[in-house]
Amino acid sequence: MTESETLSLEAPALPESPQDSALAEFAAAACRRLAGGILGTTGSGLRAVIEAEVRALQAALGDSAELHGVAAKHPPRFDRRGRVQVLTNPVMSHRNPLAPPLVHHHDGDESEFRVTLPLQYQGPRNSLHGGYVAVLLDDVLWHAVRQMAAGVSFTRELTITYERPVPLFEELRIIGRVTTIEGRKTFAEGEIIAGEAVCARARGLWISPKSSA
Ligand SMILES: CCCCCCCC(=O)SCCNC(=O)CCNC(=O)[C@H](O)C(C)(C)COP(=O)(O)OP(=O)(O)OC[C@H]1O[C@@H](n2cnc3c(N)ncnc32)[C@H](O)[C@@H]1OP(=O)(O)O
Repeated sequence: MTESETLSLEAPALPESPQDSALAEFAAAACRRLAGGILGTTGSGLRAVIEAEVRALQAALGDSAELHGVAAKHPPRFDRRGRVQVLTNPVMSHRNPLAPPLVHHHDGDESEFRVTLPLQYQGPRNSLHGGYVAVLLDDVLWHAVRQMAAGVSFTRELTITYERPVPLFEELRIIGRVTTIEGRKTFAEGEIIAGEAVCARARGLWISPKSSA
């Protein structure tokens, strides 16, 4: 093996240490808990929530041993051009405090999220904000499309039917599946289910731009 072959086989250095990636996701989780606590408590309860999270963050910053053995779910990566790439997606990324911690599965042409949403997503009392209903469905349908379509597609059209309020504080199944592929166009549909009830439905069209098809 020549020297150049040895060098080309070497893995590139990581864009940050595993401990710092774990710290970033720990901080994001603390932000989520803080958001829920700031909205869900008042007065001395609120002070206790803030104090607990500040302590937890200080401990994590000061003693990285606290995070040893904790693997980040979405550590930054280098892209093909060698730039640091952070997963920012406000539905999926464990590093983005806006994203709820959800579990994601793919099965053939279907994608599914499972999630229990806290107070910061509230629209009507105890129910999910309608705009966020659309965000979740857009994302799960996009993931189903991503599995099936060649190249990256973008949402061109999305229609949501709000059948009944989507509850907070209980597990939701958010499902997307591809129905038809016609060249650059992929049609998909899906729903949000709480218990046995379909709360919202979505159907839409994703198009792969000419350059990426
Ligand atoms: C990490 C990733 C997270 C994922 C997040 C979830 C997904 C998203 O939220 S994506 C962000 C939101 N979406 C966007 O920003 C997209 C904005 N729109 C665009 O960029 C462009 O309109 C784009 C790329 C979708 C399509 O552009 P372009 O390729 O020029 O479309 P265009 O040529 O007009 O249409 C392509 C074909 O679709 C057809 N078409 C367009 N609209 C429709 C429609 N509503 N119904 C049926 N057919 C349609 C056209 O007639 C055309 O057909 P043909 O090829 O036979 O002539």
